[in-house]
Formats: sequence, C-alpha cells, structure tokens
Amino acid sequence: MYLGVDCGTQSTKVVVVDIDAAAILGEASRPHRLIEGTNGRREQHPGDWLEAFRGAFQDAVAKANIDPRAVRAIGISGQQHGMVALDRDGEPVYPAKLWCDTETADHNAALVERLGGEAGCLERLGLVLQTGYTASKLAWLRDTHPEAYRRIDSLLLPHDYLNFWLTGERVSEAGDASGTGYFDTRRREWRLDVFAEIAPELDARAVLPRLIDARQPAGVVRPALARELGLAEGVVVSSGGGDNMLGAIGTGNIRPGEITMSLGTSGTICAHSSEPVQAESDMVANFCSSDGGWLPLICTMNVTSATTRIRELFGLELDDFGEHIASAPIGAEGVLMLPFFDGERVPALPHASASLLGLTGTNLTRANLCRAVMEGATFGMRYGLEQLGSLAAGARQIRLIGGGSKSPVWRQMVADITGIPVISPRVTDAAALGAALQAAWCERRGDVALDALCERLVVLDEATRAEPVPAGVAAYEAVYTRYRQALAERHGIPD
Ligand SMILES: Nc1ncnc2c1ncn2[C@@H]1O[C@H](COP(=O)(O)OP(=O)(O)O)[C@@H](O)[C@H]1O
Ligand SMILES: O=C(CO)[C@@H](O)[C@H](O)COP(=O)(O)O
Repeated sequence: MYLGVDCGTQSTKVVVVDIDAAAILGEASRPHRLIEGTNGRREQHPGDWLEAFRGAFQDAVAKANIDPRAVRAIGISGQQHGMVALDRDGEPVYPAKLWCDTETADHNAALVERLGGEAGCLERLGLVLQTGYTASKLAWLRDTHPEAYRRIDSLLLPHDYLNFWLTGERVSEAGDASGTGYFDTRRREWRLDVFAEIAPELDARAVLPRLIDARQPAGVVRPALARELGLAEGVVVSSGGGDNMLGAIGTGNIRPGEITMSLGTSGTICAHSSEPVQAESDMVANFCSSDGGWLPLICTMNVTSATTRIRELFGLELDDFGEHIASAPIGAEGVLMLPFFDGERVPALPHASASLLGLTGTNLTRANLCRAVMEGATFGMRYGLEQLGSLAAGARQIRLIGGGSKSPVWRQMVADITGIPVISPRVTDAAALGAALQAAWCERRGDVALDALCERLVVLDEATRAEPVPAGVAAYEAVYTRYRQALAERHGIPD
C-alpha cells in the first residue's frame, strides 16, 4: 500500500493506492486557509498544511478501509515556489509566501535586472525569474522583515517542509528546486552565487536543503509521528516534488505528443523533454521533471480561483454553475472577461486587475458572466500553449487534471479553444497519484520502472474524452481574436 499526498493551494489531498491490485482504494481532502491582503499578499501558515494532512490522512485511510500499518511508503507533492523559512528549532520565521503572492513583484523585477536581465537569468539559471518564484520572496523578507530574515536557519519549499516534518530530513529534488530561482535547471544544482546576491548574510550551504535524486528517499517517518498516525516503523518517504512534476507522472509520465494541463487554483500546461530546453518565450519555465528529465511549463494564476469568485458571487453550487455556463452560447453574447483578479504571471502582469468588456443592456446575465469567466481563464491557457511554441507543437492529446477538469463543459471548452483532444485520468488529483507512484518507485528500488507503474495505475477515463468540434473551434477562434485584441489594448501585450 502506498500513500500519495498533494498539498495544493486550496486543500491537501491524500490517495491510498494498492499497487499490486492496481487499485485506488481511497481519496480524501481537507481545505487550507488563505491569508490575503492588499498589494498581492497571499500566504499560508505551514502548520495548517500539517493539520490538513492529518485530517485527510485519517479520512483516506478510513475510506480505503486499510490498517495504516500496511502503508510501505509515502510520497509528497506540493504547490511550487512557496517560501518556508525555518528557524533553528524548525519553526517558521514568517508565514509561507505562496506562488500566487505578487507583493514581491518589484523585488523580482530588481533581481532580474541584477542578474543581467533575461539573458543573464537564462545563462545562470536556465530560465527567466518570474514573480512568484521563491527568490524574490527571500529578497522581500530581507528588506521588509530583517529580524525574521536574520533568524533563517533553513529554507524549504512546501513539499520539502512536509518531508521535513515527516522525516526530520532537510532535502530537496530538482523538479521543485527548479522554481526557487537559485537553482540551475540545466545542471540540476543550486546556484550558490545567485543565492549570495539575494541573501548575502546567509550561508547558502547551511541554509539550503541537501539535493537528492528523484528516486532517492527523503528518509523514513519519525518514530513518534509513525506512532501518532498508526504507521509501522520505517515507512519510506520518497523525494516527492512540485505538484506539476508529480501531476505529469500522475497523468502517465507524459512523453512528446502529450501535454498535461491542470485547471487548479493555477492553470498549468507542461510538456516533457529528455533534454534541458531553452524555450522560444521567456515566459516558459524551463523546469526539471521529477523523473530525471525536464518539464517546460506555463503557469497562469487565475483559473479556478477566478471561476470560484464569480460562482460564489452568485451563490451557485458547482453543478448549477456548470448548468449556467452550458445555457449561454460560445462567446457569452459578447461578454468578455480578462480574469486577472490576482494579477497574472503569463502574460507577465503581476499588478494587473480583471476587466469585464462588451456589456450591453441585453447581455448582462448571470449565465453570460459565468461563461465569460470560464472562457477568459481558458483563453489564458491557449495563450500559454502558444508561448510553449515548438515544445507543444504537434500535441495529440491534453491530459486534463485538477478540480476544474471534473466539469464536462470545461473539458469541451478546452478541446474547442485549443483544437486538441482532451481526456482526464480517473484520478483527477493526479499530483497525489503521481506522488504515490513515485513512492512505490522509490521503495521498490530496482524492482519496477516508473513507466510500468504508470501503465498499471493511470487509467484514462473514456467518459471524459472531448474532441474539438469544428463549429465550436471556429466560434471560439473569433472570440479569442477579441481576447488578444483586449490584451493588446488594455495591457500592451502584442498580438
Ligand atoms: N465541476 C467543477 N467545475 C468547476 N470547478 C470545479 C469543479 N470541481 C472542482 N472545481 C474547483 O476546483 C478547485 C480545486 O482544484 P484543485 O486542483 O484541487 O486546486 P489546488 O490544487 O490548487 O488546491 C476548486 O476551486 C473547485 O471549486
Ligand atoms: O506556481 C505554480 C507553477 O509554477 C503553480 O502551479 C503552483 O504549483 C500551485 O499549484 P495549484 O495549487 O494550482 O495546483
């Protein structure tokens, strides 16, 4: 039995997997609180993730109806980029600033300049720093909370922190480390000189976690915690990784021609490469994967976070929301939304706000507003796909995951807007499943290949298949042209 855990932005999800029976035995989730403020502040208390882990763990084990002593290994996936800065007692010196925090946008811009602009970043890191990466959060803490900064003893990412809590080990692996901004994604090693430019007072070698390979274990569960959770002694904790890396594994360890797209709080699109990549667009994050390869990725910030805002504004449950959208025509009778409520990463508009365009006396309906937010979020995904350029060219299939992929209307919208067939795996919490598969791969060292595990456990759900419909594709093409014009006029993003 293996356990996969995904600490996402909105919740922690746990899946219990029986590898030998090729069965998913139980799934559960517990929500997280978000601390939001003016100026783009978005933070969480790491302690809340531990509480959510405990609750979701107990629920998933109960649903699976297993004795927790049967669990052989655990894998942790986590929202990327969050800064978990700990003091020498392992306590956070400040709440975790999240991937979607834009309070540090000016620090990011200054850092890019200090590193020699986009070319300098590419040369030293293999990617261009974007607002949301860990580096600017550290620079921000140094500037604004020097007392907390001085107490930093170790600097972890959310999934590293959960590994640390489980095992007592401070380790990291290349996939998630890629998103820090002080890691060379081509050589898969920390960039100590870049770290020293951001945080000259800290000793990088002491503060940064030890790097391990994706297949190496982070450690074993601490005896006291094992007793509390009812686990056997010596349960292995695999390296884990960023949610996008483990989502790529949980969708079948994607290969050329396949794309993983996640409609979670963020929207992400990634393709796999066996070589380091240098994308045509600076907006592409040339991350490492968590299986030894690379995972060029695009991330937009306003996906289910945006749809949830409009859905809750109208007090709609998810099913009613879906029905409203289905009842409005493509293009929402001219209502167009640029849903940049939280600012945006791709396109790089960290200080942007949302716009609602094309309203008239006859099209101002609940159904059109609901449709416009989902369309706007999905146009953002198409824009992202275009930035991936040749890395996604020739894609034959989108494997759609994340909470939004549960919506049939959204799956069809993705197929029609991108022109690429869509299918979802049965387990749409693919990052949690990917973490369980990585845990089995790690624990059964030498015994089984990751691809073989994916073949057994990742089942694509035929009932979710959505093919692009020519009439829909044509109708959306015209609306997408309007979206691009609005991006150009309001935000100066060239067509
Ligand atoms: N059928 C659906 N239609 C639209 N949105 C959905 C649907 N089911 C779940 N969601 C949304 O998915 C989001 C959670 O997605 P998830 O991938 O778990 O996010 P994260 O990993 O960022 O925490 C929630 O905002 C939820 O409202
Ligand atoms: O910042 C990124 C990727 O670069 C995000 O994709 C985060 O990893 C958060 O993921 P979700 O909570 O939306 O799954």
